[in-house]
Amino acid sequence: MTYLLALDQGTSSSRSIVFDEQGRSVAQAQLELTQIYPRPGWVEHDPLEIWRTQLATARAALHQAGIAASAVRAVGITNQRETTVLWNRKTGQPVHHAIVWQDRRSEPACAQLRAQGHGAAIQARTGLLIDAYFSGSKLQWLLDHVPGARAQAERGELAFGTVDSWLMWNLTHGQLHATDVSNAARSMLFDVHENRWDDALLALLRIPRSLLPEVLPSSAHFGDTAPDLLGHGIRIGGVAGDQQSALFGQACFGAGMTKNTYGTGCFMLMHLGARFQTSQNGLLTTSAAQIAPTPVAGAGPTAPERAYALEGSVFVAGAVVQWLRDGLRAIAHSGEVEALARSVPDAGGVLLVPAFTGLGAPYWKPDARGTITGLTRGSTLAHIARAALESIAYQSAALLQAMGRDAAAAGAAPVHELRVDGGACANDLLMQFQADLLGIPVLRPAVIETTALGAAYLAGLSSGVYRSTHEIAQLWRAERRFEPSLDSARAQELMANWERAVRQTTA
Ligand SMILES: Nc1ncnc2c1ncn2[C@@H]1O[C@H](COP(=O)(O)OP(=O)(O)O)[C@@H](O)[C@H]1O
Ligand SMILES: O=P(O)(O)OC[C@H](O)CO
Repeated sequence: MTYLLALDQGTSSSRSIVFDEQGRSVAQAQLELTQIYPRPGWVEHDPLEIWRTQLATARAALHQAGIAASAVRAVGITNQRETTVLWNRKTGQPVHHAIVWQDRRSEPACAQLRAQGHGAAIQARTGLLIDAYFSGSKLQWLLDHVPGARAQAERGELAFGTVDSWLMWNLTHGQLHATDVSNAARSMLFDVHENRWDDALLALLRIPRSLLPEVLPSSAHFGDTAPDLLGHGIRIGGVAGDQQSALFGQACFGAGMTKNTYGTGCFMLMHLGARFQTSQNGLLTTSAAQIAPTPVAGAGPTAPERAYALEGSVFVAGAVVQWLRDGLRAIAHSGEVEALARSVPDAGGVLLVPAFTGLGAPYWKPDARGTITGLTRGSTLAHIARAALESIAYQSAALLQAMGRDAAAAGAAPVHELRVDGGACANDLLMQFQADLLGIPVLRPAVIETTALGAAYLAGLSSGVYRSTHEIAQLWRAERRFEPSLDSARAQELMANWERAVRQTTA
């Protein structure tokens, strides 16, 4: 039997999963990661803890699987994206904590870039809207604020990387400084058309080129793990940012195929195929995982096939269930929300907009705050719980509608199904309501660890376990299919009520 090992380094935990070649999970291990909040709006991780926990879970997963490292054909890495690490090339020590993707400290620098009118050019080159979310302005902040960092960087003594690069550096004892296109695409420093770092953007943000990792396709032979770490040198065969990895793990390979991950927030990605398109509806364009085409004898080396996706995120999704639990104390565990919500036939006209931290795509209302509307004397906690669950589906439906408008503008066909994953997709009531609102089937796969699975597939492709994405698509199985059961006029009416409630979140 051939195995693949996926390292999934997420915001809240480090996890490792051993998959067999059929894409079935054989063993997994997970360790929580400390969240560091030095000031309001700042979020950091300790890079040494990231590495330590990731290595420990990889060893534990191999141990649990009862297999030798030599039985693992390749390692795939997937990671929280944008989180920025800067370290010393000689000592391997980070010069500062990692600045996490949620951290807003570089917003003033971004506001300046916007005011200087760089928005349109940056969007055309990188697919991104200028924001502190991306790693470019975080790296600029580190160079400007860590004493001596800029001088050291200019002498070529430092290395920058997102978490994938940091893990590869450590997995190879400092022999490998690399990343993949899907991670590079989240830096606001990368030309996603040419697949290379953009000199003009590097100059604009004053980033020395010597800091940057080499960029490879997402499925490639990146290097080999140092033999002492896992008991055997294993090929690192695949790397992708976690959302693009989930898109891959969901076997969304063609234009229009779409997945939504229901975690703390939601991340929805729609594959665009090889065609780059900027959004007119407040969405991001990002590089999807890219693989080299099947080599043709005598044709020489081939460039990876371009692959792009539209992306939108909902800031508060599963987090609204946590608020019901911790804020309202309506439930003791997240999983109990479904029974509470089912205890009433519908939300009884209650609408809850969880704009706790403003609203993201497609609304972009940073000043919005949460509202509950439609309360009557008969409203109960159960109606509020149901409205909270429904808010996850409404926000996701608004995202998909925005993607649909972009797709239609490009002459593409409407999305015909939605593939789902993430912790909250276990909620049948939520998934059914999602299908009802969207008017298309919602498909929950047999393996919901799609993020890790995507990395395993990427590693398997470059190491000969799979010959093509077609073969991988054959492995995808739905565990449950939620068919829409609401007539479309009623669904439209519900969406119109929702949009009215969204308008009430700001004066
Ligand atoms: N049965 C459920 N119904 C609704 N939400 C749930 C359910 N189970 C878990 N959640 C929510 O899902 C989120 C956890 O999902 P997960 O994919 O682990 O998130 P993340 O990767 O963002 O940490 C939490 O916000 C939790 O409240
Ligand atoms: O680690 P997650 O699952 O919260 O994902 C984080 C995203 O990659 C941020 O862009």
